[in-house]
Amino acid sequence: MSRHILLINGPNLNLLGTREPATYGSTTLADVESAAQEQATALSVKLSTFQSNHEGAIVDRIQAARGDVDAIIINAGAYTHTSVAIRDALLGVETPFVEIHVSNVHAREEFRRHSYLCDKAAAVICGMGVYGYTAALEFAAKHLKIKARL
Ligand SMILES: O=C(O)[C@]1(O)C=C(c2cccc(Sc3ccccc3)c2)[C@@H](O)[C@H](O)C1
Repeated sequence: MSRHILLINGPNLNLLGTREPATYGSTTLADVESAAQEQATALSVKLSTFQSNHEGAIVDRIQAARGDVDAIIINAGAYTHTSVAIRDALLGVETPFVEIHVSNVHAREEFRRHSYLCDKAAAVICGMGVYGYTAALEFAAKHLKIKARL
């Protein structure tokens, strides 16, 4: 059964790699997505990618994934800590998801330690830098129990 995985990146991650390398590294989002596509090919999965700075656009993309993707990998950025709407959208599409953060959010400001997503995530990855995307894709492709699509 071929698998389709959606990688979503949220606000400011389009600027990844351009500033604060000590926190977020120097790899750009384009590099992350390119490496993920190569990894997806090796894993024989289809990978779709999406990035937006807008909460509603992220909600729309999640809703569009219903019945189309087998798993979602999401770095919601700052919306992790604020967005009930993104939480509700993820619950609504009934698709397993992996929450990923480049930085170790638990070693940063208090407000970054709360996630509206983590208790419903199949897995949470943080602090691994951009390798977290690699780990998330491997997990989603190989280890995540995915419902058979009718
Ligand atoms: O660590 C992450 O991946 C995280 O999701 C990403 C975040 C984030 C915040 C601001 C900018 C960026 S990406 C970036 C980094 C440096 C310069 C410009 C953009 C990510 C935070 O909002 C989150 O708390 C944590």
